[in-house]
Amino acid sequence: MGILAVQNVNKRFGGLQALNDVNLDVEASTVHAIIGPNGAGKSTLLNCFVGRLIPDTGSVIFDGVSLIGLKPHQINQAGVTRVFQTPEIFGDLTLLENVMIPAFAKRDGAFRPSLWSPLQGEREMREAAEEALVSVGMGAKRHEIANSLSRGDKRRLELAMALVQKPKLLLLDEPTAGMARADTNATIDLLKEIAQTGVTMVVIEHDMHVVFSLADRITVLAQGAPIVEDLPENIKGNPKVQEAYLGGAHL
Ligand SMILES: Nc1ncnc2c1ncn2[C@@H]1O[C@H](COP(=O)(O)OP(=O)(O)OP(=O)(O)O)[C@@H](O)[C@H]1O
Repeated sequence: MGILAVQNVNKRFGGLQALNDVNLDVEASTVHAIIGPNGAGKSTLLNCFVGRLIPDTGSVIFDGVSLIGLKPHQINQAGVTRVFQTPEIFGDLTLLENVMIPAFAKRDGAFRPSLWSPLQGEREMREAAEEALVSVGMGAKRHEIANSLSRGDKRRLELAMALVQKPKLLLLDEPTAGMARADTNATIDLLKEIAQTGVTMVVIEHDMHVVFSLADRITVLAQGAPIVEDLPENIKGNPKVQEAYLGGAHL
């Protein structure tokens, strides 16, 4: 069994079966991509990993812990960190302050600044935040205001905000969406470096250049169900995959 084991997960929205008996096994220290046409259920599945949605049936076990029924912050504290498609940053704060917030949130389960007492362990968190910023190449910008960053740099900042939590499982929702090619390639290199540190990653991505550059294994979802799971080199020519993409995105 992998570090993330998903068994018989179903999720229905009214009359729509968004996830239809999904099984998925993600090996530790690998990059596992989930691809599929629009509306296939990729984001719904990811939401079931982080406590945003509760599956109607089935189990999600991470590192031996059942995630079903846990609150998002409990899942986060278990070692699962999600990076969103659109940066969720605090525009008026500096980069350093932005990165310190998820560091405290991971430790405390929430970020509750107190007016009366200095934040416990602030120096430690500051150092961790600086380290995370350096790891994404933004150490020199740590005192800049987040709103002043380019779109590509905002995505980088979000990665630093994820890395400061030292996740065991990093969930990435279209990490290069809307990026110019140069930023995309820089992000691929950065994610490869992060993968080499042993962090397990699950990546949802439409850009096949990104998928084939990063993934050790690929699961293809179509209409809520996994139709193929294989090594990247076996995915492109697979007729089932070609069929799933007909009329939609292309490989
Ligand atoms: N909260 C919701 N309520 C009702 N229907 C939903 C909800 N969330 C998702 N859906 C529907 O479930 C299906 C799967 O959506 P989901 O966003 O998971 O697909 P996706 O594979 O991530 O698509 P995309 O690649 O376009 O982001 C879609 O038909 C979507 O409209």
